[in-house]
Amino acid sequence: MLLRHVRPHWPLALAVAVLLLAQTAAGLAGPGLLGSFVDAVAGGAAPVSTGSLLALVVLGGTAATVAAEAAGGRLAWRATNALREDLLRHCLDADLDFHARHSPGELISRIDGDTGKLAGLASRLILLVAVNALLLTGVCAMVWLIDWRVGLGCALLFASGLAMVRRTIGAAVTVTAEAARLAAGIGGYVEEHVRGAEDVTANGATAHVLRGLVIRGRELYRARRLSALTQVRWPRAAQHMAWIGTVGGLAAAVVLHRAGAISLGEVYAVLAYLTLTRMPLMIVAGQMSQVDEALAAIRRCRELLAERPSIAPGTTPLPSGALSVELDAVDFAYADAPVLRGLSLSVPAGSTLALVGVSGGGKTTIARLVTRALLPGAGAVRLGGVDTREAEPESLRASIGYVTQEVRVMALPVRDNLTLFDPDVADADVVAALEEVGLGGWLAALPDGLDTVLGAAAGLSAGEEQLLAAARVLLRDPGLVVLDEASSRIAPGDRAAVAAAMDRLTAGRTAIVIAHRLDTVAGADEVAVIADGRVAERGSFADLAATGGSLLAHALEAGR
Ligand SMILES: Nc1ncnc2c1ncn2[C@@H]1O[C@H](COP(=O)(O)OP(=O)(O)OP(=O)(O)O)[C@@H](O)[C@H]1O
Repeated sequence: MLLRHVRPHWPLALAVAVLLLAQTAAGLAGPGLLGSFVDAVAGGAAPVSTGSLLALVVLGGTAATVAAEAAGGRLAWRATNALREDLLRHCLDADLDFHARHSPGELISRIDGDTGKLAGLASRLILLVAVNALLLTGVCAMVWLIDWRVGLGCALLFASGLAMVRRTIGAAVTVTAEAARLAAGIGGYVEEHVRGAEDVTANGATAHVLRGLVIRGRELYRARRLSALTQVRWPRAAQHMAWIGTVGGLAAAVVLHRAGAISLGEVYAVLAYLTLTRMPLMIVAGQMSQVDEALAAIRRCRELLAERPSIAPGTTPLPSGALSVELDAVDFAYADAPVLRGLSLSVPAGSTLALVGVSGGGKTTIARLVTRALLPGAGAVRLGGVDTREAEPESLRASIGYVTQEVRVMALPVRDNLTLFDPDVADADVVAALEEVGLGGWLAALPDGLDTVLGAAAGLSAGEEQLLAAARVLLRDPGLVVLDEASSRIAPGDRAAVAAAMDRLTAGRTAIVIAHRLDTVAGADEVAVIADGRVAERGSFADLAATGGSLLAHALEAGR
């Protein structure tokens, strides 16, 4: 996965590879030169040139190490940034099911936490794995050149070491990934309850929330302890192995020297090569926990990216202008809980349909089906004659404006909150949209006009938030608007302004308005009462209200 993000930076990756090779070559040349130096001294010669070459090799090796670390760090940073971008795009494009499975806190921990860990560790990981693999292979080759029997012993020892490392890492990564999952879960839990702090404290649920945190903290502690225990096994085994290798190799070299098979210098070189392998083994062992964390982070990122949306993108663009909407014998269920049963409903292009009905009746579900956040289990939803299963996502986004009850206002300038970063929208259009929804006076009172950062200098009431959302939709000028009225949250004094803005928003477009208060639906062309997953009644507001025994007349009576 990381390799895919490294590929675009291949010149830098190539530089890192060359530097690693130089670093390893310098490391491998050292003991050989040292052996020749010893043999030359033992033979009574003055080994000036060997000594100078040795010094040059050591200096070159150090320079290559520093340069490889710097270049490796930069490469890892670029690759993990690209990965972070991929993860965020994946989450933004994901469907409702995905967001039901993952809380925002968990996703933050994965997009930022896991990639952050990788940015810091990936370079070290690449260097550790690459340098040590090269070094151990090189040591076997060099010792083999001195004497094949000692070389064979080395190769067997390293091969069994490698098998052991693979097993230990496999086990450690699984438990470390589980610990990271639990930590992300705590992130999600805290985020959810901090966001709902007002409700939590108002309902006296603080102690309950804290207890939940303690229970999750305990689970995380157990997982982290298991992960730490798994990690310590490898350093111990590595230490033992390094010592067995050094002592065994030295003993074999001494025996071979006594038998006249190798020189004293070669005995020294074998010892130096084996000592050379102890260092990387110790370093890898010392950084094992971080290596595990990096591998666990990679595994978690891969799992997240592997989650495919349950709604595949279609390819048919929607027609422009006001769109007709048709729900044709639609069945829909969340998991195994049926919500809509054979529901049929049509809204002619340019007209407004108000949906009313008891809470939980399925109105929001209809809105999600129309905006293609969901697909029907059976039947079809058609927009401008195009089945939403076939609809192309870009044209869907351009053709539909959806105002939900909870408007997301970002801590950004008013302009960005309105244009959503589209640089082609002129300031004059933003101001015109705000004036059209009745926020002209509000804008004029802001200290920095369109540059005022919302949330800091300007807080918004629920009514103003809805007006802002209406202005956002006006700027995009879609052919269909779906409004989930937040009338219950809007202060009575703001209701008239919001109703006027919504009227302006629906004029000339097709509109589906989910109305939570019956006094807001009188202006709609038609009203549909949703009950039991079906359309229980449908007609003009005046007709339904005047029909004795109708659900609407009954609800109006009860509301008086
Ligand atoms: N994401 C979801 N997962 C599972 N069940 C859901 C989900 N969203 C809604 N439901 C259930 O589906 C049913 C219909 O919900 P829906 O929100 O569509 O009703 P509604 O008429 O819009 O209600 P309200 O007026 O309270 O907003 C309810 O029983 C609700 O609990």
